[in-house]
Amino acid sequence: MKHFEANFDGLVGPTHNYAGLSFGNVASLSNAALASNPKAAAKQGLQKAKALADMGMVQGMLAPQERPDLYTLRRIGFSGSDANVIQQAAKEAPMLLNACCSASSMWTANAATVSPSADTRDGKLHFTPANLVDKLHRSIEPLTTGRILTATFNDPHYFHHHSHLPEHNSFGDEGAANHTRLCKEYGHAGVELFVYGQEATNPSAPKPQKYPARQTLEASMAVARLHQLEEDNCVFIQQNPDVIDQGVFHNDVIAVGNQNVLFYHEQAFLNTQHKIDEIKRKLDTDLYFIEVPTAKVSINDAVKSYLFNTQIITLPSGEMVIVAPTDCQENPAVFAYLNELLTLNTPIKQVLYFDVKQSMQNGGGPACLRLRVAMNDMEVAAVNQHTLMNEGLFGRLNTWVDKHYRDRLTTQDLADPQLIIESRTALDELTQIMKLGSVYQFQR
Ligand SMILES: N=C(N)NCCC[C@H](NC(=O)CCC(=O)O)C(=O)O
Repeated sequence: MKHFEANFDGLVGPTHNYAGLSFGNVASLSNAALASNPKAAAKQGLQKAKALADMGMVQGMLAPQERPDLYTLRRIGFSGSDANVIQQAAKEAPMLLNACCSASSMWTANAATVSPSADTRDGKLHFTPANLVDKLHRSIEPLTTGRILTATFNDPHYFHHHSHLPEHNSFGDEGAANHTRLCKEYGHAGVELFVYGQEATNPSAPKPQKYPARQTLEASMAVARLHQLEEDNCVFIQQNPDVIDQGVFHNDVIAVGNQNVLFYHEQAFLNTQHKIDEIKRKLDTDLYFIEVPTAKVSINDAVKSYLFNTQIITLPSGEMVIVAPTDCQENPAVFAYLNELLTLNTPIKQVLYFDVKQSMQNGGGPACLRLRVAMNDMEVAAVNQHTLMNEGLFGRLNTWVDKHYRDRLTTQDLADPQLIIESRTALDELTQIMKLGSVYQFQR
């Protein structure tokens, strides 16, 4: 049996915009009110996904969500025709309209936590959609995320889908952005690292003072239980609260792992050495802990460039490659570090740069845009094949984007009722292209 780590990238939705919705996410706040280009955003994402498929990686796409979310707007009291709902909300509560128009489901690292079948007691691949309760605009994602995941990984013989965790701060869950798996080979049982920002039920435990800690230990432990993981295969690590307060709102902004490599900033975690010892005890293989010192890359440079929001992938040749945003090339300290990294005699042999600036301006780098799913060849064959990237899907999705997406969108434009029609027309066609069935509320 062959084993792969597939990446499922989020297709950027037609309402991609900059509304400054994510307190604690520096890029989101500082680019608020900039005009976005949804067409370019979707194309940048497709380019990256296609490039990985061309390198021989298993690459899939996850459909975006229906936005504007009129159901939430109606639930909070806006009424009348669809156009009335939008216009009333724009007038009386523009920030709520903005929240209901975000294309944030594109960051599929936050879609769910995934445990491969090699790790789970029932031998199935487990998915738990993230509840994303910390941010209003993201808290409206999980139900549809569950539907899209089920339509993509649609064989219950192989895939076990859970409901998202209770919608309360005690269970704040941001999915795979706070989860990394280390292993010898993808098909071998690994160690799953769950990184949390705070303990909800222990008021004396450390936590950030300025920005929210979106992930709780309680949520991480619940996911580990649901996914039927053994205690010996899990390590729970607290993120350093000081770096959360400097804009590291998810662990994948400060650390990334792949197979036997953990690449992280010196200040990423609490009790780092103790946790590294626990990982070594639980995973018997040659491990590379690549710790980046503050003296070489400051937290500020890491947050600006997204050095750690890179994908570390293993090519079919066995060589590891870092997929980085072009912003890493533009930051002198980070670029120098990446060039040095290639000389350090680690499994990482190459850095490839991709322009994903439309996403970066909202705080989403290459790693935010993808959900990792380690699978064997039978599981890959059980995936909805119309979601897998190849020449055909790449062509169809580019044509679809050209036909339906605007090339400029401001927050003022979100009040345009025409956007509902454009978005639904596009998504209805997309469900046919990707053979997803009726995953959207407007289709049910
Ligand atoms: N690190 C990972 N895995 N994901 C990045 C998510 C970025 C997202 N930005 C936003 O939601 C901004 C939307 C706006 O401001 O319009 C967030 O903060 O949740």
